[in-house]
Amino acid sequence: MPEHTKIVRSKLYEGPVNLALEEYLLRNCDENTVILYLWQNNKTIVIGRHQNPYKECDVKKMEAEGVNLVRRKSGGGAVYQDLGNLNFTFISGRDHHDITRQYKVILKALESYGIYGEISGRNDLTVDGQKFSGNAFMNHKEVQCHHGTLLLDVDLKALPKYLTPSQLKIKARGVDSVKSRVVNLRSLNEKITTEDLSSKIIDAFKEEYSYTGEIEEIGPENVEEEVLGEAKAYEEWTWNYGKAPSFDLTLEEKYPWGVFEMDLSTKNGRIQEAAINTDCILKEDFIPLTKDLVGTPLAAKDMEEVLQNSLQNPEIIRDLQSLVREKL
Ligand SMILES: Nc1ncnc2c1ncn2[C@@H]1O[C@H](COP(=O)(O)OC(=O)CCCC[C@@H]2CCSS2)[C@@H](O)[C@H]1O
Repeated sequence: MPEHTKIVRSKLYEGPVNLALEEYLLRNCDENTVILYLWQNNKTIVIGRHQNPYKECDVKKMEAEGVNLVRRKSGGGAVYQDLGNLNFTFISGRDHHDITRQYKVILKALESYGIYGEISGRNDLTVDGQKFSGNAFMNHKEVQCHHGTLLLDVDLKALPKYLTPSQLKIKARGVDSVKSRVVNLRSLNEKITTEDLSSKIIDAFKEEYSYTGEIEEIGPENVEEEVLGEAKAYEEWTWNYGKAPSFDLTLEEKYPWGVFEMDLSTKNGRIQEAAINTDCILKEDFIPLTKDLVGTPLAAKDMEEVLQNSLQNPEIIRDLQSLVREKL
């Protein structure tokens, strides 16, 4: 038995803050402790550590429709979450990490609704072959972290809508998500709500780990400054987009002044090389642009500035600025 157990429930709903809180718990957990942490995010796609956001999701549509993007530190694929999704995390010291036991807590909680889930080969929990939970793992020194999602009442239409590549011609490396047939637990038992399931998971955890203590609720009034500071790192463009493995993409469009095609190779979210092909009939020199783009972050606002400074013709500048705004 571990010497210490702890239960933390977040009443904050921003992905970056919740991931920062998870990381804080992980860093400060000693080897004799097991922590259960429950949390929910407002509309967010959480991508895996080694994923390319442009390849996994429609970043433009997400931006336009208020869906956040955040990169986590564990591996695996991209998942969509809204308040119909509940996340659970088990943080455990070296000798107490036991995935089967951790899954057992979740499955036991579901049994009280007459739902008999199964552990599938690839880090999923399923019922009748349909996935309701995706799981991923990471560690900090000797402390292990196992976290998973639970689809209760998520807007399932949002999955194909946002978990689909951006409208970019892109050749990318990195980890691909594995699309599954998914199911909302609510469709199996209408009594299941995130609050009710949270308390069932807490009961199952208490029983499994013989815990009798309190539940620590973290909200805006008591969240540590350190966590809010760390959350900033999860909001950075350089982390969420910039950490994408190297990839190449092509931006192309037909204009009254000619066909424009620009090939970009990127590394750490910045342009490493740019090549332009065009049969432009207007007077313009594109060579300075290919040089000035090197080192620029692959983000519309940075590229718009470079276009403004490197090109002469206002019509071309305007067209290409809207091209990058539209595509990136
Ligand atoms: N919320 C949610 N829950 C379960 N499955 C999902 C979800 N959203 C999408 N999907 C399905 O899973 C695949 C991706 O599966 P894949 O196996 O590639 O990735 C995962 O499962 C990653 C799980 C990460 C868990 C973390 C825990 C705390 S924050 S995120 C996707 O294409 C959809 O078909």
